[in-house]
Amino acid sequence: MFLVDWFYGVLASLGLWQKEAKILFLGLDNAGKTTLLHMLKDERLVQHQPTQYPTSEELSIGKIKFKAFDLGGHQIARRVWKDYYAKAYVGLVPCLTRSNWSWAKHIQPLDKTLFILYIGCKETAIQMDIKQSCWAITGLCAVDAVVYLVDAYDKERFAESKKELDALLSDDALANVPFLILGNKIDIPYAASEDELRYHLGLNNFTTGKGKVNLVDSNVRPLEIFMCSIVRKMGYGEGFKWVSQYIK
Ligand SMILES: Nc1nc2c(ncn2[C@@H]2O[C@H](COP(=O)(O)OP(=O)(O)OP(=O)(O)O)[C@@H](O)[C@H]2O)c(=O)[nH]1
Ligand SMILES: [Mg+2]
Repeated sequence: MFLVDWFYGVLASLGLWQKEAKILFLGLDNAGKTTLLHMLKDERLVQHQPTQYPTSEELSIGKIKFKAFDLGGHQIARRVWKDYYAKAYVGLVPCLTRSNWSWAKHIQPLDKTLFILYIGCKETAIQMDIKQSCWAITGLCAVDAVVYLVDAYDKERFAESKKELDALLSDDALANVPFLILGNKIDIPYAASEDELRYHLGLNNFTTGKGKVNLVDSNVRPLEIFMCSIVRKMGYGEGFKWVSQYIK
């Protein structure tokens, strides 16, 4: 019971209570993604090896669901980022065609004649099959938010970090997904300031404002920078609170 209360408290304080959020932790290697995940999970500071394989923490207690995906940041790991945010497709198909849908990742029977289909990253195949089927298939965005970490001390890698961030921001599959940019490691002297980071990431005209900013009718993607130090447990809480207002 103590655990439940404690965990409820952590999520509630981050504004994520009762939200079924799927959140991706992205950013270059060494930015602090795994450190953050474990700090959120059990408030412990653990020294980690560089992440080789994507990991996820699905935390579900009572009504609370919060799934965080920690994808490694090194060059090879970056290639799989897209697999985690490509649109998932959900639709109903007649069971007779089931054999044609072998590429579907997961088919869940609804009743004897209908199935619900869950697919990721198979846009081309879906479009081909749609022609033979009168059933509507809709694309759903696979993630609710991206937390993009940048090592604010490692100024030499800002350009590399910007390049990866730009690729994410211009990807259609993430078109309306809120981005929380965390400038981490501000406990180290001479780490970049928020203004410096905003400038180097080319976000001067793209941040949408802290606090409560209603963007519902504006078609503008919520995006903000929050500076933090995960080891000092500071800064990221404000960021999560900010992003939670945009998670439906
Ligand atoms: N000074 C300082 N170091 C930090 C902070 N957060 C993380 N680190 C250190 O940064 C290093 C990398 O942290 P990780 O969490 O493993 O980084 P990562 O983003 O998961 O890296 P990959 O798994 O390689 O993608 C570790 O040595 C952490 O202890 C922080 O707030 N301040
Ligand atoms: Mg890691």
